[in-house]
Amino acid sequence: MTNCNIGAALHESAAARPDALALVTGKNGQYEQWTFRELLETSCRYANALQGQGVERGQRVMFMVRPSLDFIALTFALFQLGAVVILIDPGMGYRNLLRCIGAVKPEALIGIPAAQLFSRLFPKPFKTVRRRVCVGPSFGLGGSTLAAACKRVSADFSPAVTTEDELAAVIFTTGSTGPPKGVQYTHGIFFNQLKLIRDYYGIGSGDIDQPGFPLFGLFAAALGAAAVIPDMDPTRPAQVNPAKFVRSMLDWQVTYSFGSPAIWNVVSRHCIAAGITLPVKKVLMAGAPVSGELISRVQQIMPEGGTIYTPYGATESLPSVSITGEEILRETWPKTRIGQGACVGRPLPGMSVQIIRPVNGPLAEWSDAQQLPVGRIGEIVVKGPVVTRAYDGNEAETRLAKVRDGSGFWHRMGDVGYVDEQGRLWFCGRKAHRVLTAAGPMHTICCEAIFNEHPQVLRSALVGVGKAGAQKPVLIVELKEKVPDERRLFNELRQLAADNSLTASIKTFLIHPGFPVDIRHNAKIFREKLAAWAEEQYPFTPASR
Ligand SMILES: Nc1ncnc2c1ncn2[C@@H]1O[C@H](COP(=O)(O)OP(=O)(O)OP(=O)(O)O)[C@@H](O)[C@H]1O
Repeated sequence: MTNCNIGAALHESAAARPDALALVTGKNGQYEQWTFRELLETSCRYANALQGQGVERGQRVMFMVRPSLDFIALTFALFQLGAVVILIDPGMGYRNLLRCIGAVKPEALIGIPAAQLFSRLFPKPFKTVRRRVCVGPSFGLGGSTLAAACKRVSADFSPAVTTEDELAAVIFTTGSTGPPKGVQYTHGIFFNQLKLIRDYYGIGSGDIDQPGFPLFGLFAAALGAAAVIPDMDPTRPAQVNPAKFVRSMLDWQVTYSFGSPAIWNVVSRHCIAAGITLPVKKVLMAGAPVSGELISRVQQIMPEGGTIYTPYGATESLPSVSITGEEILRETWPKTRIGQGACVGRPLPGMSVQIIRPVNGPLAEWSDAQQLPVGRIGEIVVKGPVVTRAYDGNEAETRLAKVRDGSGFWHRMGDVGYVDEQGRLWFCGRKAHRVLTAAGPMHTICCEAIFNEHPQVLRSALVGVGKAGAQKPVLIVELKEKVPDERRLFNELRQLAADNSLTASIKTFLIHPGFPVDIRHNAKIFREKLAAWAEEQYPFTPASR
């Protein structure tokens, strides 16, 4: 039997190609690099050191370390031990951060000095912590340092033989429709994700990854690919310094990269202006709809034969559905532009997608769900080997999101969309973002597309004001640059609305100076915040009405 512990995958990568490049970090062209043998030895040393500090199988470990050698080696050390790694985006804001930490009841804290200090300043959610290991100088705050714990430990470690259902990690959702939720990742889920990424996207040994999301650096090592950690703040992808991002890609001849569309927006503009073609053969972008315009820009900076993918999924189920940029440009983007939604492609092998009639409360059994035919918009549900079973310590959210089906279950994505006659899924927006008018629901992605066609509009957001079921739609635009004549713009937007049956009922338009977006991707529009902002604008000015 193979050990499905993701920590065992690093042993396999090191056994297959011990001297191959595994990891690169660095700044401004000054790099440090490690082979698979070195990465494995570091990870095993850390596993022994952590064990010496009392970290053990099943223990919940709050892990707060920036993307680096230590991030990768320690995460693998924890997987090898069979401990449960708690991963939280530090940029999610204090209140959410403290709430999420308290909810997972961490028993150990492994973190950089800033994280240890944070836990002393806000001790309440950390009250369950019994062990601390400081990654860096501890200044008396963080228990033992990792360096001290590593003295005289062996570089051999046998990874725990874990079962498929054994908890490996808790990873938080982005929190774009409410507080972030902790998703339980079992070793089996990671194992199946690796298999899908390897087989479907053809990623493996010999590849060089530059991960835009830190977690994907782990997948690279487990797949036998090298990871080049970009010199960027992962909590601010839209602020990536494109020159640095591009430099390491060129220096290491990176072959694939998975990141938010916000990164690729900045990087593609930079490369086009500088006349740079990147070596990447595969670019994966996800987290929010990707425009045809961005796809063609990224295509321009890739070599002949390169492929863009825009996988669709969620923290609870990744990847679920996929399409290439080529198919989007050739076939689906013209339909997106006229309000038919964003095509996200076909289910990956082993994954199933269904559309059901939207329901507000829980759906206990699959027989309670009403499946909708081809072309009808409803709730998107998915089933398959990468779909997670539960939220951590949150039975109520689990009940709302999972539907039992025999021995399996479906996950409700919290999105709305439809399946076309070719079996492709079209994303029409978040379920919670639907504008519920007296005449029926209006879908954000479909309606906004009509206004995104306006040459002065950077992006738009449809929100509802008033009570659900009697909401009034309000269309908010963010402009590429300030316009001299707002009245004229409003007239043009009104005309666009009137010309399309989807949007004819929209009578109110507002200009917002800069949309609030999520911290992980900097691409998901926080429509809840915009809806509250729109409410505050009452009574609307005559120009916007
Ligand atoms: N390729 C894609 N195209 C369009 N939207 C996408 C794509 N990939 C992901 N998404 C959106 O991202 C969502 C998943 O995001 P994630 O798991 O990061 O957290 P979240 O759902 O935003 O957070 P929360 O559940 O806390 O509100 C999907 O449900 C979908 O709305």
